[in-house]
Amino acid sequence: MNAHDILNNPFLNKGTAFTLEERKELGLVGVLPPYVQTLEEQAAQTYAHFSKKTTNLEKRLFLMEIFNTNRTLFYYLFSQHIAEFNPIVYDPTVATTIENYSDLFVDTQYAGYLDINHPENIEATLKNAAGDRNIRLIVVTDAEAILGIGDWGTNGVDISVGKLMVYTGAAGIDPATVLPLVIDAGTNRKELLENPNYLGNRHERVRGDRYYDFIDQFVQTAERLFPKLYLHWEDFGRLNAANILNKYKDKIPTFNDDIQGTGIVTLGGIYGSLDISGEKLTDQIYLCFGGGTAGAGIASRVLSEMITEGLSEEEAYKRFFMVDKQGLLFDDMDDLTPEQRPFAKKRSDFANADKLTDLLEVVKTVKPTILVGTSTQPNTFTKEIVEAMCQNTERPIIFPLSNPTELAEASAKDLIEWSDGKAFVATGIPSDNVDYKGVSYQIGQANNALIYPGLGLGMLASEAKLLTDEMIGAAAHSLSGIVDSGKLGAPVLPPFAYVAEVSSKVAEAVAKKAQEQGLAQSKETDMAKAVSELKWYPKY
Ligand SMILES: NC(=O)c1ccc[n+]([C@@H]2O[C@H](COP(=O)([O-])OP(=O)(O)OC[C@H]3O[C@@H](n4cnc5c(N)ncnc54)[C@H](O)[C@@H]3O)[C@@H](O)[C@H]2O)c1
Ligand SMILES: O=C(O)C[C@H](O)C(=O)O
Ligand SMILES: [Mn+2]
Repeated sequence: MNAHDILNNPFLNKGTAFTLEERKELGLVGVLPPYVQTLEEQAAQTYAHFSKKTTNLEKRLFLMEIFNTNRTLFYYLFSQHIAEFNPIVYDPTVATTIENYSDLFVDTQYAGYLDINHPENIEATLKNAAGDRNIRLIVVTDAEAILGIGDWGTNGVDISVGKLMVYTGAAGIDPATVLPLVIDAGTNRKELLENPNYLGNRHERVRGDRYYDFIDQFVQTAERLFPKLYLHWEDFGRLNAANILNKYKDKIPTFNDDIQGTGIVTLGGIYGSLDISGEKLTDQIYLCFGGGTAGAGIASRVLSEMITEGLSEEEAYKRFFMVDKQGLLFDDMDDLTPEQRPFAKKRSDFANADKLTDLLEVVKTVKPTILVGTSTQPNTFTKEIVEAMCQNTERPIIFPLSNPTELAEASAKDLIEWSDGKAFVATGIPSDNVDYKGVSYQIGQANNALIYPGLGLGMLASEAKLLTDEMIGAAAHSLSGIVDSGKLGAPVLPPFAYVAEVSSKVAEAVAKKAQEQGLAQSKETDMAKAVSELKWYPKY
């Protein structure tokens, strides 16, 4: 390896922190400025440089330069400034970089690009992208439903890169063991197909057998090449996400973030609210607005929890209502997804059925105490709807979860004001505190990023064979007790600044549950130790 092979490798490069001895040993004499910096000095200098950038996009591009050249320095900075960097590295700014990925392209960031037209290249792609690294965690997307911004083809690779950055920043997953992937199955976005800079396949999305065969070949190959793999699916479309998860979840350690991750964090937020109000989960009425991948995933997690808490399945379903594009879902509709169908109601049970295409009318009719938005439809939780929620219960739970910022069903500030401080609010993107009538309300971020890093750490540390519903339940329960819920204006979920602590708790809870269920394959039997030993720290 010559000097520049080392300096150009972000896993090896320490830049100006290479000591004089290392410079001699590695053939770096004279190719770096003479002063040897410490990691702390590099971080202080880089942070000062970062602070001069004015827009979030510039900030992200600058941080990606650091990421591309020196992973240790990047993660040292990220862990020092986790709450500040999170919205820049990840959601919402990642949405801007995805939309502009092909136009802004400078570096592949060690990602792998799987091409639907070349299944024969799956193995080579995985091997080439992994190099000699021992891959334990893959985040893969086909970018059909990126956040709420839809189909972005090859550009969507940035969501895999971004999710993995959070895995390491939040839970200390060794960055050398991760692999971000995109499956380019085409795109239906005309604007991309017509953009001369677009770097993906220029055809419509491939569907049906050819698509599922490709997915299957990818799974088989990845499992063969990387025997201790945990496979994370991100932002697949509503047609495919649940199908893929259902096909593999009982066979390999795998996870769909939008379905399961969002389910965990939202249930955690609901429990956080009920801890404060002193109410029981089984007394709540749940309304899902936007019953897609995330909406149906969350609803089914909360439903399972009500059953665990003692309701029969039939009693539990009675407490759930789902609104999608058609309005309140009825079982006579022929365009329901398999995930929506169990939540659909009998039209004849509603005298005003024809009016139930309107969310306000639904809220007035079914009287929910919990309203969760995953609709991608901005500003749909109106003042009237919030006031109607307040008629149903003393402290309504209202979570507008659609991302990025422009797509949120409501802002935290409006929800607090319109409910006169009564609503428990958590949002998908980070929200500032809301000061209202002398109370400062801290707004929880119900984003799967709070829990998927810890869940992954627990899966990897325990070497769990599968990710079960019980392990997912354990993850949700482990979120309580971190914030002081007795304080006026307390958030219903731990603030993102606590994500390292949250990740350790979630990881231990998941690993212990895996062990209890006989699914842990790790030689280490003390799960707390397995978790803490697996953690990677950014240092030279
Ligand atoms: N906070 C989080 O952690 C988190 C996690 C996952 C998804 N999300 C957000 O949730 C949103 C949905 O994501 P998804 O992956 O489920 O997408 P999806 O496409 O699977 O689901 C969106 C659903 O909303 C429905 N919808 C569209 N217009 C509607 C309308 N006018 N009224 C009611 N429903 C309508 C669609 O038909 C679809 O069923 C996105 O904005 C995403 O960013 C947030
Ligand atoms: O990526 C996020 O911010 C959360 C979630 O997975 C989403 O799709 O919106
Ligand atoms: Mn997602």
